[in-house]
Amino acid sequence: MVPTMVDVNKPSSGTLNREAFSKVKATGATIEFQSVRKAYGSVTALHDFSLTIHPGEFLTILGSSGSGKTTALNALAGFSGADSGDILIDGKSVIDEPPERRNLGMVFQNYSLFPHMTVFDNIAFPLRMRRAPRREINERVERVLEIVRLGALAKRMPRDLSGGQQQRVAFARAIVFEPPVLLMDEPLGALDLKLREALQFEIKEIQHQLGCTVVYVTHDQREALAMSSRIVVLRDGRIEQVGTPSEMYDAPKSRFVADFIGQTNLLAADLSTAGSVSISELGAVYRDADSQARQGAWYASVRPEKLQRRPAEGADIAVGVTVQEAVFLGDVIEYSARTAHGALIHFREQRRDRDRIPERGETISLVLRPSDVVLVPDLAKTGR
Ligand SMILES: Nc1ncnc2c1ncn2[C@@H]1O[C@H](COP(=O)(O)OP(=O)(O)OP(=O)(O)O)[C@@H](O)[C@H]1O
Repeated sequence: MVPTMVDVNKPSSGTLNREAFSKVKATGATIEFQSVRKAYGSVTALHDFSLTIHPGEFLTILGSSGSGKTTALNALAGFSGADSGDILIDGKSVIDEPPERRNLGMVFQNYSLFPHMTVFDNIAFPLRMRRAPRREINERVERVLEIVRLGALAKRMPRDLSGGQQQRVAFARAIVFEPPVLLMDEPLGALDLKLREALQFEIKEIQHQLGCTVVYVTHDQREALAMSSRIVVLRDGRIEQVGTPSEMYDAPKSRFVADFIGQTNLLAADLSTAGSVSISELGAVYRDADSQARQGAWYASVRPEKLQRRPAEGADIAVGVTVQEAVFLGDVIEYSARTAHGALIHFREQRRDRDRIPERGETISLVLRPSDVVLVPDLAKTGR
């Protein structure tokens, strides 16, 4: 059947059918990783990984290539064992259960649809594996097809679908048996930016409506910020920090997290004088009573939007800079500039009507609140 009412090729027409959700519900499970360790020969991919994920949470494992994200997800899915430690789902150890007995929905980057099966049969597959009665299969598949608005394509083969449509079929197949946990490993990695953004919204909506617990893997920090209730940053197989997106952005606990999540200016900070912080590259010294308890190598993390052109007030730090580059992005202008002390810094401002954009070589004065400076240790240098 050729679709006439809905143009399923356009991302915008993939908007979910909200009414269809009322008939599909999954109660999210609690997941506990307890000191999970996994090595491949001499490479320890996961060190002592402990984490509790709450029911209905959207938990993202974020890290660069090789940090251990897929290893953690595969241990939960049951695709690769753990060398030690335990994994509990709703309080029950699943470490010795094969993948099919863990009752998890899964979506991967390469869609992994069965090429010789229609869209309908692909989605029906998990139900057939569970020996669901034919009537129930038909009802459930139709319901999830309604949710992802692909009903018109039920009889197509995967090769006749666009990438975005294939990924919607993969979602439909993952949620059709109403799993308490949905695992996703870079599910949007193969799609272009616009489609990624549309599907990010859809995945969030599906998760919110269904109530299942999601464990999501990505190396894209923007995607992690946009989608997650909490983010775990992995680095070389260890948890660097766990927190909500705003905690990770506003209060990074290490130089690595400050740098990895969002953009920032990282400047060496000298805390050797009790009660004060000196950032020589900004020519700044300010009082900070907490600074004396800190040892080792510290950095000041200054987000680009915290450096502002406005009159200084009270304890504001004044920073004179020479503009190097101004990049016009429509609503926002991003600048790179050199401080009088030689550091290249970045700042960003919202553009108001008719604002004149400072030119290259122009000297301007910026201000910064001491409370907007986040001091972060270099864990690699101070030891963990
Ligand atoms: N089957 C394997 N054999 C040997 N080493 C492996 C194997 N699988 C993973 N590793 C190693 O374990 C470490 C973690 O790999 P993992 O795939 O978990 O990382 P990742 O964060 O998912 O990376 P990516 O984003 O590139 O997929 C890497 O150093 C990787 O080379």
